Amino acid sequence: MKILEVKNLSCAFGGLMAVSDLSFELHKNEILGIIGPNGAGKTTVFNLITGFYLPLKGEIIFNGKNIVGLKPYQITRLGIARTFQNPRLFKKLSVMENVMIAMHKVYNAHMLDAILQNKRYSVEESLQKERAEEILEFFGLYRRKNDTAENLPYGEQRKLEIARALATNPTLLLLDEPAAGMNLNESLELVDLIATIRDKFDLTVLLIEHHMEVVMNICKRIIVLDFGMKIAEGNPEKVRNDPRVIEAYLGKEVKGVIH
Ligand SMILES: Nc1ncnc2c1ncn2[C@@H]1O[C@H](COP(=O)(O)OP(=O)(O)OP(=O)(O)O)[C@@H](O)[C@H]1O
Repeated sequence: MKILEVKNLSCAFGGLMAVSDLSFELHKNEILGIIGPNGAGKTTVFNLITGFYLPLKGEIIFNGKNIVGLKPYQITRLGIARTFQNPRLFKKLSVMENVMIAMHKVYNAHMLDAILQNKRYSVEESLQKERAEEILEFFGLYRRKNDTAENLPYGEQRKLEIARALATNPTLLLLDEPAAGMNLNESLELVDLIATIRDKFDLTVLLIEHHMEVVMNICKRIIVLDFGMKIAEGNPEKVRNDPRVIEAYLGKEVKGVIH
């Protein structure tokens, strides 16, 4: 079943085509990888899907509805969550507060309930707290729930970033280089975690990643971008041996990274 369909998507900055006539599909519970050299347009695709950027042309169909033109908060409420290349945490707040704030993006109680602190508000608040604790437990961060986010080791900050995205109750999760800055062992541990959250939370995942071990391990299908265009698509083996992909990478400093 198709959950996301990107059709002929283009986005330009001045004269630069950051994304050019891009089409791809994402099926329910799939983990699809997006790779490509620096500046290939990967993050721009995320910014387009999540409503941070408006495309020049094209459609983004999520669960049968074209979401182009919707605001980021509306897209979050439809069930798309994302992480950023550099974790965007509230560094001075606690781990728990970070997750609770993310939950308020999809809050059901009205502002008035919050001001009045009425029953609906307190029921909602305690349900959210329970769910936040469950998510933190799952990420091994429960014991850290009262720590300030900036005091977490880097790998745990990255996990908290994913936990915050999950707190909005998504069906589609966009992960932008979740293993950036991690060593190989940490990256492989993250691969397991991503596969587990996909199963536990019934998610579909779109994953941008520079660590080839991560992508090749976890994604059955990968699309490759170069200069905003899709130059290859297929399983890891096919992509790894595609001459256009090899050439795209050989031109850059990441020589040999795909093998
Ligand atoms: N807001 C913006 N204004 C101007 N140019 C932009 C903007 N966002 C992205 N670009 C340009 O669009 C191109 C694609 O950038 P993008 O960040 O999507 O690439 P990327 O594949 O995610 O790269 P990286 O792997 O380095 O993160 C780059 O040339 C970038 O400089």
